[in-house]
Amino acid sequence: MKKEQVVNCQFSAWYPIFKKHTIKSLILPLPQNVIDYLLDDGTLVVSGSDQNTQPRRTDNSDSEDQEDVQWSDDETTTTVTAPEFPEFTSKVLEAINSLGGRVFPKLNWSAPRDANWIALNSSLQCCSLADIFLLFKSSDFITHDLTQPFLQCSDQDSPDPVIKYELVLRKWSELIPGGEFRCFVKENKLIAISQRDYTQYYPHILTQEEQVSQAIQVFFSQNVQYNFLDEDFVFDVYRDSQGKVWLIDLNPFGEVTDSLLFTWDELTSGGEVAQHQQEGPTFRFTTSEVTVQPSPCLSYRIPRDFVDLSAGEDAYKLIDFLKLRKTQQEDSEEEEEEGNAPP
Ligand SMILES: Nc1ncnc2c1ncn2[C@@H]1O[C@H](COP(=O)(O)OP(=O)(O)OP(=O)(O)O)[C@@H](O)[C@H]1O
Ligand SMILES: [Mg+2]
Repeated sequence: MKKEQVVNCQFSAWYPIFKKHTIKSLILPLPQNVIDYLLDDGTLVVSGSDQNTQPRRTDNSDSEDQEDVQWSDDETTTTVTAPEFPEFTSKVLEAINSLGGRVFPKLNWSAPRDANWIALNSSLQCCSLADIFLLFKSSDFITHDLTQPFLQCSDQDSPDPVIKYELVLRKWSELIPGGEFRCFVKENKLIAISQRDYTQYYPHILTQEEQVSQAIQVFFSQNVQYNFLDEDFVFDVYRDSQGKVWLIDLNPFGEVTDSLLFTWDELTSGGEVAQHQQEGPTFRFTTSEVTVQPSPCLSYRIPRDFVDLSAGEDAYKLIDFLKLRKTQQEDSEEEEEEGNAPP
């Protein structure tokens, strides 16, 4: 996979070509100060200026109000205030409103799929810039886009192309995971199709195998083939309940893209899958409950208890947790007094 292929798969590169066949979206250039904020580990505070609902920390170092919570005993700690981006905030709000009030956010390539657990609704649905910032700042996928978009490219010696970072806002659409498929195109031929959410068994795919494969092949030959900037690429589609196929995303043909029920070796070697067959692409999907696997993004999560504690959803847990700490402390003090503490 070459750097050029990654460049071609940026949202703003493919969206104008396939606009008619995909979900309505708006692209906003990401100002440098917003990029800096997203990359700054120290500032977890999310600006709530579009809602004015977020609590702010203020500098109380020379204030007499000693009742304020002391967040850190490090006296050199500087004030942490939510950065404000008034102009960008109003552009984003305007864009969200024109898309119906609820959006699915992305950067040039990635959505923060690994961070959905942190949102109160456990979803990527956003209604404000604060919602978007919370997801973006919690996502390794977003950091990857910002810091190492060409990580797995084979032409590492060539200079990195200049990237203009963009915030992509897509109209929120309730997609049923069983209708999503990933399609692999090599030399402008559709060689393979995989169920996208391969961790689940969807009986309708098994019963409609032929219709699904046919619908995707027709969509490809009528709307996608020879229209993209590259001859090798991966595109994601959604087949809705009426059988209509929609384009969801374009991805580079290479290891950065999850090959789902195939291996990259199968897709690139001269083997059966990689050779376009007369009878059409190889279609793989999960055929029974037995093969159901845990969701791939689970490993990005932290224990639910921690989320509840931090989100303050379950105050009793926090109280129990503090009591437990106190009991443990008392126990260890007792042990020390008895002189039988382990070394
Ligand atoms: N507009 C939308 N509204 C609601 N959900 C969406 C929308 N667009 C995409 N999704 C859901 O989010 C998932 C991920 O979207 P998308 O493919 O754009 O992210 P990605 O970061 O490019 O993923 P990948 O890393 O697998 O390429 C989709 O499979 C779909 O289930
Ligand atoms: Mg993608």
